[in-house]
Amino acid sequence: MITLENLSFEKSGKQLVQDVSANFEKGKMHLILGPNGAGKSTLIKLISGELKPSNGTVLMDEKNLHHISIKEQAKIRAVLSQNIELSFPLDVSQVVLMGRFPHYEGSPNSLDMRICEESMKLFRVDEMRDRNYLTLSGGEKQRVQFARVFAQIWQPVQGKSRLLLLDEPLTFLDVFYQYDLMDKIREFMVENPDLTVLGVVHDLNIAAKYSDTIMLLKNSKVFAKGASDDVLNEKNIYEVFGVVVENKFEIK
Ligand SMILES: Nc1ncnc2c1ncn2[C@@H]1O[C@H](COP(=O)(O)OP(=O)(O)OP(=O)(O)O)[C@@H](O)[C@H]1O
Repeated sequence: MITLENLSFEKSGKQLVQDVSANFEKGKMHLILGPNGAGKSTLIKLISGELKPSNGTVLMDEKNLHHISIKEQAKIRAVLSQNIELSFPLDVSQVVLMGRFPHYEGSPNSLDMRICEESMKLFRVDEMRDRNYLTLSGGEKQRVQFARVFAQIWQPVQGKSRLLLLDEPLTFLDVFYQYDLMDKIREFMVENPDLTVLGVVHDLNIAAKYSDTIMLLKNSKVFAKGASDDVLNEKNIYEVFGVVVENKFEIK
């Protein structure tokens, strides 16, 4: 679904992403891990088109991302970035409706409204629909953002596959919601097999439990990539993060 060919990004003479190549298969959850400053967010921004690579190419369904209009991209690809701040007071339902903007001209139709309702219910924010978004807690805001991005990619688009890009989506969430959200993404993927999820996480247990593949980034380069079980081993974790992992604990 997403192919990266020798992707590099340089800023102020510094290589933030160096020569990254990968193939992220459709319908799978691909998680990117690495230490602070390794280049994970920069890589997500290159894949979302927010940044233009200094070298290399991002292919989406074999088409160069930069040959797909922003409007077309927005119908099939949603991005949940770190620290989304709004500086104006919107109700929760209006924030979620922003996810439907790429799908309508003028005003939303009944389908757009129904999708927002369902997405708000899925992420348990429907009861706060009339609350001012700015007054929500960090975790509540994050769940509203989940409802917004899922509203954006809620339905299949004929002849195309959908992509969800997540940059540290679990920040601010308590442990219940971290696992709840990951379960929900997984359940949604079962019913929507054309959806590919590509995300950055920091929690090794979450990564081991939910990912199909892992990419480990270190010093702006790929250190290891492949099936989760192969990549998330003690040796790689030690070499990338400098910590010794003895026991994995799992929350069921
Ligand atoms: N616009 C910029 N100009 C200069 N340096 C930048 C810029 N954006 C990011 N960097 C630097 O590039 C490196 C990679 O940043 P990036 O945000 O991709 O890291 P990350 O792996 O996502 O880190 P974290 O886990 O801390 O979020 C960091 O050292 C960062 O300070």
